[in-house]
Amino acid sequence: MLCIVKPSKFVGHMQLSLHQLVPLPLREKIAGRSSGIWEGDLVLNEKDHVFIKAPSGTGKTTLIHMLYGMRDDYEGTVKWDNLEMKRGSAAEISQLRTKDVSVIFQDMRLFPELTAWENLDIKRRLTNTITAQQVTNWMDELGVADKRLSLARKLSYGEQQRVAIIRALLQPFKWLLMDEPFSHLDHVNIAKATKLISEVVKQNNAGMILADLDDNNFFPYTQTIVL
Ligand SMILES: Nc1ncnc2c1ncn2[C@@H]1O[C@H](COP(=O)(O)OP(=O)(O)OP(=O)(O)O)[C@@H](O)[C@H]1O
Repeated sequence: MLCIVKPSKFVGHMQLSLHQLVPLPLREKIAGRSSGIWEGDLVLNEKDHVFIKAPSGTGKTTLIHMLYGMRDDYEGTVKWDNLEMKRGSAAEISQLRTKDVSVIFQDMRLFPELTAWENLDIKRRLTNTITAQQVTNWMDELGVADKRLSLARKLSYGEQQRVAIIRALLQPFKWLLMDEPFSHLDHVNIAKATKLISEVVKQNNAGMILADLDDNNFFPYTQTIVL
């Protein structure tokens, strides 16, 4: 199948600017609390490796969903270069998600009735920038090759998480967003996953934002921000 993908509208560096963000459901909780993100101004530059330390309930997942354009119940602005997420058209946000920003969700969000392979191949075919052989290699690398034909709903959480990690790497991106990406993995699998992610982030010349509950050394962060 011939797949034509429009080039990214963002050329070169891609900045993320956050201005005076207040998620409406969290308004009272945030008030009077110091935060490196809520109610402030922040600019992140491409290739930054940002760790967002977010104690449970402080809005980590809310923030990731805002950055990815999945919710707009907030005051303030989220801008990827000149694209303000609340004002972007469906086509612009779709392009952003296909070419510029990829994500590993906390709750994985695989299609439960598709196999592990189908979950990956659907994503791979959207841009056709990664070969099927490469997907097989990555499944092997993260120890889920034997689960290729298993339905996603029958995988353990750790297996689902590894499939979700691979899925996020099957497109070009300038930023990779990660919401507690290793919460179901042991240290051996975390080491394999961080190695793979680091390699692909480097190949893409991309930045990363990882949000998690506690301090960690998963990646060499260029900055840590407390939510
Ligand atoms: N749409 C919503 N309506 C009402 N409250 C919400 C909504 N979305 C999130 N919240 C509340 O905002 C707070 C932060 O939610 P969020 O899912 O962002 O937490 P989190 O920081 O990722 O926490 P955890 O680490 O426990 O997953 C929670 O108290 C949650 O109940």
